[in-house]
Amino acid sequence: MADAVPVDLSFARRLPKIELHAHLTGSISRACLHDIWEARRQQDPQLQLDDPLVAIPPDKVDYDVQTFFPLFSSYIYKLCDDLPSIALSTARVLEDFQADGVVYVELRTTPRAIPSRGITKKVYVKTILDALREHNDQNTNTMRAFLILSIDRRNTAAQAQEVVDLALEYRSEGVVGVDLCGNPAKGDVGLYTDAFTRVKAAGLKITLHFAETAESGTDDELNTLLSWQPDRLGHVIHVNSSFQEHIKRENIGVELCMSCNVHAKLTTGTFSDHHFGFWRHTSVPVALCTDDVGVFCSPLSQEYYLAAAHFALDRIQLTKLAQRPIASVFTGASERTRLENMFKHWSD
Ligand SMILES: CNc1ncnc2c1ncn2[C@@H]1O[C@H](COP(=O)(O)O)[C@@H](O)[C@H]1O
Repeated sequence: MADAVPVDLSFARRLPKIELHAHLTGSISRACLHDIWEARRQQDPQLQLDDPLVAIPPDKVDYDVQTFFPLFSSYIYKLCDDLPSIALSTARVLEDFQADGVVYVELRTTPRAIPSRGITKKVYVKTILDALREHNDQNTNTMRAFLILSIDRRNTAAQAQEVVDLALEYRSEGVVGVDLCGNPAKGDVGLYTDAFTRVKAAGLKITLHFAETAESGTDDELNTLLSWQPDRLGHVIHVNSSFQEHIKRENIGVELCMSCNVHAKLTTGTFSDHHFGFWRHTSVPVALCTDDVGVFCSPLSQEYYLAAAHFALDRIQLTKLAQRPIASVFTGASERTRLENMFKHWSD
């Protein structure tokens, strides 16, 4: 492995990678959505939904805060609203990560009830955990998958507690933490203090979408979020130096999603202006992540390639970067050791 050899996409694909911030429904490829649509249309020729290849054009990645969130509520959730679609899309998302050289993934999803199909939030979570177990049980799969349950900023305090109930009920089956996600323009995060206090007290891990927009980056909101003692923070865009210092002091892991941030215009400028350029020089665990590869169409290998291309990283530096998330995985010692050994024995 010579550092003089520049990083190319094929090296970035071979590199073992750890994915810590991937929303399940946002990670479904357009090809998979199309297959689901075909199957649904065969069952019901009157299906009132456009072909995903028309509704979400293959080259379109410029979804911003206004257009991104409705994509789920007005389209993808309607298409994937039965158990076969949820199971198939989960399996395909896992296959896609595995094929991209990902060796560890913590997928996250918001428990969804679909009363018209008799699907409760519990059934939804169990269906996904079954797909994860099936993946993990295959010896030929080098990637191990775990689940984080998300509280959405539109949830009530009672709905947030329901997510915590599910996380606790299924912690022995692969649920490793609880997330706060959703449209940063919505909601009052103070509603969830009791829910996240319970998560912490139970010893489950916490990750939070943090300062994604200026609106959700007020001192008040960030102080509330930090009071829950999160283990990791996602995006971390609109943070002033005092919050940066707090994150460094507490050694909180940061999940950075470059393509999402650039395409959705959450950050200004382009890739080389991304705050990865700041965090990479700190000692906190940094994880490059895809966020929603189905929407922004940049697999994790490409995120590593973009980091190398825009921040002049050679192969040795990129390999070191790929190991930084190990310190902030939510699964504990045995997975950490597996990942450390994997890198120890990896040579290109
Ligand atoms: C731009 N970055 C983001 N910021 C905040 N929330 C996001 C997100 N990307 C995705 N989600 C959240 O994840 C849900 C889809 O996956 P699940 O149905 O949970 O699997 C979206 O509805 C949104 O609430």
